[in-house]
Amino acid sequence: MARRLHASRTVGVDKNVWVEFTQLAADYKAVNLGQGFPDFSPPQFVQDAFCKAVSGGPQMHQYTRAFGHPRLVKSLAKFFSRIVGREIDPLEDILVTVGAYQALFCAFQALIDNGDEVIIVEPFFDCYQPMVLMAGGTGVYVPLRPKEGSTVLSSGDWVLSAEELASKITPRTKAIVINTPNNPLGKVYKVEELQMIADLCIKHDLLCFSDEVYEWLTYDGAKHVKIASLPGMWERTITVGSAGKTFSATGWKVGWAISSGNLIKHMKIIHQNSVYHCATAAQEAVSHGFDREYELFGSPESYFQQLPSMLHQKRQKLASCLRSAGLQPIMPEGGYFMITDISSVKVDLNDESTEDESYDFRFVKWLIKEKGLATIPVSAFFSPEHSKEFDKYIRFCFVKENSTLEAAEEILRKWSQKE
Ligand SMILES: Cc1ncc(COP(=O)(O)O)c(CNOCC(=O)O)c1O
Repeated sequence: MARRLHASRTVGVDKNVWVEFTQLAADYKAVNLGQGFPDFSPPQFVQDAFCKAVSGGPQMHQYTRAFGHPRLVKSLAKFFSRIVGREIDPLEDILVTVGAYQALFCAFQALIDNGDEVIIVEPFFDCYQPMVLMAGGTGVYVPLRPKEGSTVLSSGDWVLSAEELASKITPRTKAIVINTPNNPLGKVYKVEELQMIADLCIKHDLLCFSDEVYEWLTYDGAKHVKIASLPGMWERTITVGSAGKTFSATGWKVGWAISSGNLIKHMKIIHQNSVYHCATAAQEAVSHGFDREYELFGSPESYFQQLPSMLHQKRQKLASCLRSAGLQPIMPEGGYFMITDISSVKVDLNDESTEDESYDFRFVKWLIKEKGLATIPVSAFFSPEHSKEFDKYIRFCFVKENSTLEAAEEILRKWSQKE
């Protein structure tokens, strides 16, 4: 065919760090602390709910309500109404999606138009950039930066400059995208930081896309605050969640967007004309999961208490392993990733095939090929404009069995002994 095959919207959005590094980790049979998925099963109560659903008769194997299985939207509305302190309408204010990915896709496709500018706070979950481009928008990037002059030990030491953020707002700005707890940094935005963002959204009449898939995973007293719960923000915020991250079931691909029905109604149009709906049985199981957590909320039996407490130990384990290898981790306040500065590490990255790539990409490929340990380069979470400034960090994932973390520890120990 003489004509160009691909649509122009696919130009410039072809690379995907997950496809590239997951394949490389598999090719080299590396210990995988790269992509963010648990190497253990979801809790028994949601597994049992899934098994019950699939043996629960024909209706669980057939289509359900397009915008969300009735039982699930009711469970989500009941659960999150108590969190945000307002009545959430299960049929108007919630869209159930194929993972948080699709909630994000529907938000960008439904609410960002050609020529709109979208401010993305960096580091950011990489799909935001291509999703903005495919919606016809222009990404405008504002990085979180390590605090000047202080020893940067925690993700809380990476801050967003109110002046820099305000300076990027123009009459074409339509939305600000934040992710808290942040991937890859682990920053949990403080209420004062969220209030600063909210003030700008209200002043300039902007939308806020708030990716909160790690909402239950916070440590050392860090508190997750939903920006949608701040005054004046409910009607302009899309809050995105994930059953994959909530119940350690990333393969089920159930996610959601919660917002005023005035915004959700536009996202429903994209959803019904693309994937139409998500797996019925998985939605049924997630609904039972939220009903259980509603009853147990705040108690020691709650999975939303047990998972962060298990991960807190893994976080400490990984940090001490990195320190003993001479690395300096940035302690995450939330999520299940930890980034570490590699600028002090002396290695001979003598791989010609990667010589035109950024330092962290080259380092990660060397670590996989030469040491059999998979991580993710952090500059993948920055725009081309800022990636050079942040190409001396790599990301480790610690939502892994202790045996996996110990295998990584062994590799790092041997390596540091040879240095
Ligand atoms: C911030 C954020 N939003 C959204 C998502 C996607 O969520 P879901 O799996 O529910 O589509 C993810 C999943 N990330 O997993 C890849 C990795 O970082 O290693 C995520 O981190």
